[in-house]
Amino acid sequence: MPRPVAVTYGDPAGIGPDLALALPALFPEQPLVLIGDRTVLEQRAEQLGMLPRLRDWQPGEAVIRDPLTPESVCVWHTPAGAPVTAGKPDPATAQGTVNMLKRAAQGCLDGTFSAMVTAPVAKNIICEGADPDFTGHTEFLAEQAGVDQVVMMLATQDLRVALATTHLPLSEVPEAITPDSLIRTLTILRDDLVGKYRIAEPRILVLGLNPHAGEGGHLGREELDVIIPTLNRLREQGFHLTGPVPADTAFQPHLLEKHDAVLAMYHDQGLPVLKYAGFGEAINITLGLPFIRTSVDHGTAFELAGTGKAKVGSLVAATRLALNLAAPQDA
Ligand SMILES: NC(=O)c1ccc[n+]([C@@H]2O[C@H](COP(=O)([O-])OP(=O)(O)OC[C@H]3O[C@@H](n4cnc5c(N)ncnc54)[C@H](O)[C@@H]3O)[C@@H](O)[C@H]2O)c1
Ligand SMILES: N[C@H](C(=O)O)[C@H](O)COP(=O)(O)O
Repeated sequence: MPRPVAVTYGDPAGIGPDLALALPALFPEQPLVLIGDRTVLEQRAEQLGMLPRLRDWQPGEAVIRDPLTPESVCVWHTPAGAPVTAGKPDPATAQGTVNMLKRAAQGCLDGTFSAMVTAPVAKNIICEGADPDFTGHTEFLAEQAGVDQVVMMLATQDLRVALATTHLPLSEVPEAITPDSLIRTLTILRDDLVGKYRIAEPRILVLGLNPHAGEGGHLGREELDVIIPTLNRLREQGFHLTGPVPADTAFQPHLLEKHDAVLAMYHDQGLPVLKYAGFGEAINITLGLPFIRTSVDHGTAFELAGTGKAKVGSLVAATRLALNLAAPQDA
């Protein structure tokens, strides 16, 4: 069997454990390993009326999937650190959640895992209980891997939206968009569209930062001073870039059909459109990491944890993508 794909269930009080428990039966022959607290999984399964068969697993051991019991799955027990109640997040579990992410990331880096798939964490709970500087998986995994910059991209079947900045207060966005950061972002995006998505010459639609892409400098100068000169430098190096275009009219079929991805300047410029188009079925992928990491398009939805109402579509799409991207390396 090829190397396993690690699945982290995220915040133990959120919907992540519910979704992680549903996953094995949907991928009965794939080498999945859940990383998390075995007791949390057992209690949530009981709450949901499921009968999981959890096998304790450690790195180095074979990953057993039994087609006769597709719901059975290997679990790398990683203590939550405190008792868990569905729907009631607790900072006392934050360090356990960080440990789970570290195990998955280090396992990807040392070759134990071929990829990692993450269910949602609550950033504020990790800030309060473990790491006040935690801003998201994306930045945490970049740090674990020792890389300066990565790119967050969310995608539906028809639309890919990457971000020039990720989890940053809006007031800090303009100063974070520099020629250097834009060059690194567009290089990672172009290279991963080639390498991971097999698009030979990716065409990228770049949004402006200001209303109407700055209106010739009358509504902000970042386009004139930073974005346009940087895009021109990259065009000279062979990048296929359009823009900067006004963000409000960029998401139109006649533009999207001519491009392979959109680069938005900040989180809430690009993601509301993407989530309007495909919330619940889209994926999140971290580009520029030395390993494959995919994730869901939604958060912890604490109000749905343990109710059976959480939809698994995005985690299924994220898992499918991770398996597809990992497969060539393990073939
Ligand atoms: N990948 C991640 O780790 C990730 C992603 C987004 C948000 N978050 C975190 O999640 C927390 C809550 O964020 P939020 O409330 O903005 O977003 P949310 O996605 O948790 O919830 C938004 C709405 O969508 C619904 N929803 C979410 N997932 C669903 C699912 N699988 N099935 C059915 N309905 C679903 C919720 O009930 C809610 O109405 C925050 O702490 C945020 O940091 C984490
Ligand atoms: N920005 C993501 C979203 O809105 O879906 C989300 O917060 C997850 O980010 P990480 O994968 O970095 O945790």
